[in-house]
Amino acid sequence: MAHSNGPTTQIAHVYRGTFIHSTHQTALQLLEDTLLGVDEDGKIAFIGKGAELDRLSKRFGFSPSEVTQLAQHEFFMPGLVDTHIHAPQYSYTGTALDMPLLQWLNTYTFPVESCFKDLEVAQRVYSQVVKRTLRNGTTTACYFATIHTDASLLLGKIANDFGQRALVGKVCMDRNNSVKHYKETNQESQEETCRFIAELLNKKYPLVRPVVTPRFALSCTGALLGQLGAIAKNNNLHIQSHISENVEEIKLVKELFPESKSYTDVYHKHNLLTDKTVMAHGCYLSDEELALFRETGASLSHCPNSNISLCSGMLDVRNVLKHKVKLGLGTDVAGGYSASMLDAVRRTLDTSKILTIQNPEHDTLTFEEVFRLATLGGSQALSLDDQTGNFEVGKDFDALRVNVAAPGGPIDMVQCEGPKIILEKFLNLGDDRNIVEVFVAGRKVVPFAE
Ligand SMILES: O=c1[nH]c(=O)c2nc[nH]c2[nH]1
Ligand SMILES: [Zn+2]
Repeated sequence: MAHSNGPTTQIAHVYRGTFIHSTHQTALQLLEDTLLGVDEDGKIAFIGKGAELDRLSKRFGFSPSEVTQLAQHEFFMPGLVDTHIHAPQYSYTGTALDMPLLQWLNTYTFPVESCFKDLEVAQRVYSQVVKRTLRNGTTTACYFATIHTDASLLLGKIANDFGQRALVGKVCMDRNNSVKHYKETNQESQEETCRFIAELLNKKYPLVRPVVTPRFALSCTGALLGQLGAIAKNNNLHIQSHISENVEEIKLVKELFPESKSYTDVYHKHNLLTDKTVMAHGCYLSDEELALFRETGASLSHCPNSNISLCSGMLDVRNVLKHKVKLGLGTDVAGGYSASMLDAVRRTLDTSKILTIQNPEHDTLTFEEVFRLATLGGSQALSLDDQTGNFEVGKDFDALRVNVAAPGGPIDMVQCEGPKIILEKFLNLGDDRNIVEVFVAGRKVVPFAE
């Protein structure tokens, strides 16, 4: 059956083969011998059965000879959504994982981030991180930059130039007792946030949006948190921050904000929990706090590599899902050492299995559920699910063309397998060698244009 709203624009591409994605009802939907048409605006114009080729070609005005046929070991899946990544920290990813969070921030992170005042450093590292994540199938990324407005604007430009869908945040921090040169005054933070938002919106990049970014409660005064909540509200913007990642952090938040009932309440009091908010980690949130997330529509970004690498804690994703809180996955580079969302999928499964080892009653996540979290779940967590996250008519075509048997790749196909096994192999064993093409809003962004 074909679905369509009528051919309002020209069909630019039609693909035929296996499509694998998630829906609200089912974590894994396998669409074999399927036709998918993309219009000139990069939106999915129709999805139908291969046998309907003649009818669809007449209805949508394309020639059957123009259809791109996938090979036997190939499939399309939705692009991966990284709901939490620190672009400047890509410069030391894979190192410096020998300390807990607060010491790690003071020793490695703040000194490195302070160098991004230099636009040449920013140009180099931001190009690397956008290219690396795109090659690994991240079609949407929610970035933290640094406190520097012009470098943060540059990150937006680079994402736009390479064609990645991105939320970009200029980091706000008017409190930093350990690395004194890496902080703003309250006034600077407010004014520069407003300048960042205005200038980024003014560029009219179609896929790049600003996100209001208080670093976390310990880096901000209550006054700044409140001002940022108001700025987000007045401009109807996304918000991102960190919450409840590490035990020492939570203890200090209690001391700094004694009037608040909980860490979640600190953000709630300052109007920072909205249905466009994404908070990273949340390892130690109480059921009451999760209920507040659910009520406000705020979401969580699960960052398992970082949680383990910095010995922060383990998020019980099953409990978050039980509370009907929206949840996506994040790499959290460089607390997480891998920029690949495939790693985030694997570490999510590992963490869930460790929770089962600790408590055999724990209902382990399945690979199908984690696949959904990495795609549709991420798009919901970022409130972008009207545009991306799965294959639905009217959404943008954000997709990975995967070849599990790519020559020189990491997977040996011993026998002919069905699509579910092929997906499982890719999620567990695959890498960028298997991601032969990446599309964002219909445009082929990998391989990179010359
Ligand atoms: O994993 C993290 N990375 C960071 O950069 C950060 N800042 C505050 N809290 C943080 N947690
Ligand atoms: Zn983070």
